[in-house]
Amino acid sequence: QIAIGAKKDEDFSAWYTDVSHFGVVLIKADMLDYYNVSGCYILKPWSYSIWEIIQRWFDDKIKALGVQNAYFPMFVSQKVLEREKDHIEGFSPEVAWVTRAGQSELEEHIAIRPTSETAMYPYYSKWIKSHRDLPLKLNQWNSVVRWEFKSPQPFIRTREFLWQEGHTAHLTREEADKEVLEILDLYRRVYEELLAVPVIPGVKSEKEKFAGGLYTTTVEGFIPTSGRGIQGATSHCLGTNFSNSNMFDIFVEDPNDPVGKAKIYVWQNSWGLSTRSIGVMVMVHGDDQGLVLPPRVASVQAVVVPCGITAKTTDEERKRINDKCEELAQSLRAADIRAKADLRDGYTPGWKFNDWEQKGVPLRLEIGPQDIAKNQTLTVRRDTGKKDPVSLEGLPQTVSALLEDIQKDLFIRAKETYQERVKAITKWEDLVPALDNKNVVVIPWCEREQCEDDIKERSARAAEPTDERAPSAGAKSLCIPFDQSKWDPVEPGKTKCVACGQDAKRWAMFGRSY
Ligand SMILES: O=C(C[C@H]1NCCC[C@H]1O)Cn1cnc2c(c1=O)CCCC2
Ligand SMILES: [Mg+2]
Repeated sequence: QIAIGAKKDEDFSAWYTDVSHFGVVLIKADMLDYYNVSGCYILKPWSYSIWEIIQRWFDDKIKALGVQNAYFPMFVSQKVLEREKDHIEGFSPEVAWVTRAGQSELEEHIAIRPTSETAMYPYYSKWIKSHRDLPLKLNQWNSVVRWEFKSPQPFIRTREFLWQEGHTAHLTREEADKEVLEILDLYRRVYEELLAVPVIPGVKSEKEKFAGGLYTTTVEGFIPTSGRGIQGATSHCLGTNFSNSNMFDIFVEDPNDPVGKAKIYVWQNSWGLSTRSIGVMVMVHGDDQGLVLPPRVASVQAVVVPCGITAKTTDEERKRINDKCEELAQSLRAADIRAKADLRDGYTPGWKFNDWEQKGVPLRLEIGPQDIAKNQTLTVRRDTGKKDPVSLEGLPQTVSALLEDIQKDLFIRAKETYQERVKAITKWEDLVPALDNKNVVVIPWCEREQCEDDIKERSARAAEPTDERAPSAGAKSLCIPFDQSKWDPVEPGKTKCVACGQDAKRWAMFGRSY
């Protein structure tokens, strides 16, 4: 096999990102091209089609929950953006500004939205007057700009990215709490059911939550090759932090107090999933041959390649084989399988095999004269390389079943790896070695922010002169998993925090991360 010029386990950054190698999985799979503004990338059809599949699935689901799509301007005025210091505090270096149009300076600088809370909520205040206007549930499919300074990585960390951002307003906390978890489970399903990527749902620590919110729930992914955790998507309850009278003043009259007209400030949620999810899928499933696409998000699920055609093959024989390939592809498409016959002239079957393997197409069907004679085709799985001759009788059903097996096996394999790499740690001295062995850890934790800072500091890999390995960042808290049942229960007042010895509250996941 013609490898892509970088081995995943040997040089992950070259495999995934490093433009100088150009042997990179994203280029070889024709997913993107680099762009002449740093931190920005062109999403070519091979990756954009993945986003479209995610979009279609998620959009259907939120519409079933009564969410409507809308569109707000990408420009946010300075006074509105900086309405509340602690919402914007710590973020402001990332905000990109429009300061000039043509030759004329703008009086007031205008921000490009880094997220849309402050663009939307003045209008939530204007539109929401009575409890009958609730719940208000709007979503945007758009792009946002964050001028990140950490090194950019395609899909994972880019200065502009596509996402959806949902913003809802509710009369009661109960209704808001319920929706936060409903959306989070849709995010879990996008990862696990579409992208075949396992994630761990949980709640963020006070330090890691969205500063302007009340609490943040998250689905946390894991990249085995780097041993780093990655935030997959977040669903926040904002409480009344954005609706209160100092902020956007979004209230209704208490329906149970028609006379007193007590003000009820609305309970808000906001939730987002971005094209980062595509990068996570590439990193989790890709191999040294390149991209490996889960069938659910593959724009081509099965590629039919004619074989046995040589320079000596007569024109009518070549036509007979090509027609058979096209006929098979059509029969698969008729059964809603995204199939394509690769009838390109001037390329050998081997070249075509390599090309579609680099693009991650889940299944290949090889058809030569002997196969036609035996009314069969040779199926080749991209995930395992397994080859099986199958009858052309009932081919659509056979291929559908194969694609479901591939989808399931990709997920199971990734889930088993993730589970192996989550180490339950009860002694501090075992923590850093576990991280150095490309694991994330779960520990009984006190949940104090000071302790979190200490863990980050104490778990950075020492940059000792003797330590030839690159220094690495310390562990951040990734989430407090909702499912605590996998580990010995924390006994209040008895179980101690692994890092500081104070009373532990729950098991928390920590890890080096993106
Ligand atoms: O964006 C959010 C919260 C929320 N925004 C809407 C979608 C869900 C969720 O991400 C947090 N956040 C992250 N990053 C930034 C900001 C910010 O509010 C504001 C300024 C620039 C950078
Ligand atoms: Mg950020």
